[in-house]
Amino acid sequence: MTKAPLALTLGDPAGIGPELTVSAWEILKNTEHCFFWLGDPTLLDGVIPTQLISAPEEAAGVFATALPVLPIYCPVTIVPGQPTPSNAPAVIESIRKAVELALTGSASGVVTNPIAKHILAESGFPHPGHTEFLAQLCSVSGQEIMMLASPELRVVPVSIHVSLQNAIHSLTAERIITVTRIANKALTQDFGLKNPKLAIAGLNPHAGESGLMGHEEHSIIIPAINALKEEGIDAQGPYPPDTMFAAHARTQYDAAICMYHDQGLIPLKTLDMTQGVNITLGLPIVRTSPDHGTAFDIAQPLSAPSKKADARSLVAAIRTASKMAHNRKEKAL
Ligand SMILES: NC(=O)C1=CN([C@@H]2O[C@H](COP(=O)(O)OP(=O)(O)OC[C@H]3O[C@@H](n4cnc5c(N)ncnc54)[C@H](O)[C@@H]3O)[C@@H](O)[C@H]2O)C=CC1
Ligand SMILES: NCC(=O)COP(=O)(O)O
Repeated sequence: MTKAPLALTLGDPAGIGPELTVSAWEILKNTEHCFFWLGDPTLLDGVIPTQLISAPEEAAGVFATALPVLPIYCPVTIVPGQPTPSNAPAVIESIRKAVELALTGSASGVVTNPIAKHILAESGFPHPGHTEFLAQLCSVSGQEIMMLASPELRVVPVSIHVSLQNAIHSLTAERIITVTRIANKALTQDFGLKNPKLAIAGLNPHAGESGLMGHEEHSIIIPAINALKEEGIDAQGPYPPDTMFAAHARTQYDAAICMYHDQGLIPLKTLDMTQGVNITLGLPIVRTSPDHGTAFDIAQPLSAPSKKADARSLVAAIRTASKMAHNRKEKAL
């Protein structure tokens, strides 16, 4: 039986999503990584061949010669680089529909183009990002975990889109244990690793320096590591955050569990902003996205003579989703 296609969302239509979508189709059209776009076909007029479809099952038959498009029309004319909350209904509907298709099995996973969180917020969208919205759509709010993976490094932040102050206040041993368990399961199930090695970061400088520079390592992080070890999970640490991402240190673990968003995302994006993939764990569906944002500063009309947006991260996101869907299907058989 052939695998269902992946659903690629619209993202913010005034960002680089449309250009990335075109590039990704051009790169992948002759591969097994079939996807369809839930977006506005008028954006792509005269740029690449497109084929309107009414159901995902029609995608595989046309993918090699045209980008399959399940149409979702934007209410307002799109000006590259000038996002507007007026197009938020189309952006949101694209995500909602993609999740619905993945939950029913018509799509093998969801790959999201970047959205601008503040533009959606202006339209009344109540979620800080895709991750939280996807969890709600899948009825698993609170279980969503963000992993960013690149060839150099995998990072899993314990908290996601919250202020640094809230991230510290909300840090608990229970949360570290939950996040690490989900990461451990995903590395085994989705990435085929046996007994993944998980490096747990400290929170404070020098991982607290024996309590001299903070107490959270002793009161929260070490108890969590001990509990994880008792469950048989290979969790080590807490490691000083300033050295654990150095080249020699990175060879010692499969993923770093980070105490807040930027502790993990700064090293990951600094090492490689072209091939990183954002993966939402803890959902019943596969979801990936590029690790970068909407890049409004380089968004341009698709008629421009040369492309500015680097599509490698989106292509990596599609390949990763395809592989994860394959691995989950194999495990289910
Ligand atoms: N998964 C998602 O939907 C994400 C969305 N965002 C959103 O994106 C918006 C803009 O965020 P920024 O912090 O400016 O980050 P950004 O990643 O959009 O841009 C940062 C810099 O990198 C460049 N850049 C990013 N992707 C590129 C690509 N594929 N090719 C060439 N250059 C690229 C941009 O031109 C810019 O100079 C925000 O509203 C944020 O919420 C940010 C990260 C992820
Ligand atoms: N920093 C990663 C990011 O903002 C992506 O968030 P999401 O939209 O995937 O939840």
